[in-house]
Amino acid sequence: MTGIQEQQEQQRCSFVAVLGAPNAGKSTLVNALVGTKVTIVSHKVQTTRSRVRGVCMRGGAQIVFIDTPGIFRTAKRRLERAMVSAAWGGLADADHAMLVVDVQRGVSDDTRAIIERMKEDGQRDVILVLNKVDLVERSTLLGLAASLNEEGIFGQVFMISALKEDGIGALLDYLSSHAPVGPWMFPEDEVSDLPQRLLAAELTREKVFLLLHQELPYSIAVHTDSWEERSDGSVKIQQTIVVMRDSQRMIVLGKGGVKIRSIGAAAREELEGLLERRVHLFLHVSVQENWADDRGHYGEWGLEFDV
Ligand SMILES: Nc1nc2c(ncn2[C@@H]2O[C@H](COP(=O)(O)OP(=O)(O)OP(=O)(O)O)[C@@H](O)[C@H]2O)c(=O)[nH]1
Repeated sequence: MTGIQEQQEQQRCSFVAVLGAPNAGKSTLVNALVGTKVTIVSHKVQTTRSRVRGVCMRGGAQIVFIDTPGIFRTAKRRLERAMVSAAWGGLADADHAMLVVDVQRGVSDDTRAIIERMKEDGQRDVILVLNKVDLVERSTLLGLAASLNEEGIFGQVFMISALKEDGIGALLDYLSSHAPVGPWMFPEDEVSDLPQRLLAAELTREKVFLLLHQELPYSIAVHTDSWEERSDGSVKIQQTIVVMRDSQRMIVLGKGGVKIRSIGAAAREELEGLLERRVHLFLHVSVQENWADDRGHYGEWGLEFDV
């Protein structure tokens, strides 16, 4: 056996689908598990778009978190339907399904819908993550755990506070010790890069929303096109902001480029704080009509188009 084969034999890799109602705390949880801010956390629901949200190494296992979009009960728009479909697609591909429940809200209609769907799918070994334990009394928590246990689909229950990073270690240990043997999806040295690229794109998207929220609908996307480490310790990042119409492009640019400069400055400042080094951020705005109906983008984000 060659050294490489031997190494691959020993590799373990687990795909973990993170499901839960909007605002259950999925993004906060993935951030806590991975150890970096990789997804936007906001009070607005339905902020999650990409599928692979974070990757971490633990006890020799690579754990790939698929941070599913919020499950919408009434998905009318095509993009929303695709997001719902992606959520279930992620579940089918995963080694483990993890259902995050906000214990303060209890079993909402969204959570109920997910549980019923999991039952229909014949899911048995779902990991139940009772989140936001910092917000409720112990008796409420135990009552909820007992009633959810009766659903008969949960193999493990973890009680955590993603925000306070309570109980995260135990959950990671469980995932790592139950990771099946298989090759890592990402080279070890890229594992740390991937969340950064996603993070950089999400940060810019967040700034666009913050600065232009009244003027722009939900129809923008941001891609990190290149990431170049420079010898002086700084990093050069190039990104494309994709909009659907030329009028939106003008809004993002602003008069004389004033808006795009503010967006870039705000994103760069936060990135520099997070990465602890100088960042050269180059933003490009591209019009791609009907990107929400464009198969290419769906593929890039891991969303299924045919829904
Ligand atoms: N008190 C408390 N708040 C939490 C905890 N986990 C998450 N939150 C808060 O709950 C809100 C929603 O968290 P997110 O992580 O954005 O939820 P999400 O499930 O990813 O939401 P979508 O992406 O919209 O589906 C945020 O304001 C978080 O700060 C927790 O353990 N305790």
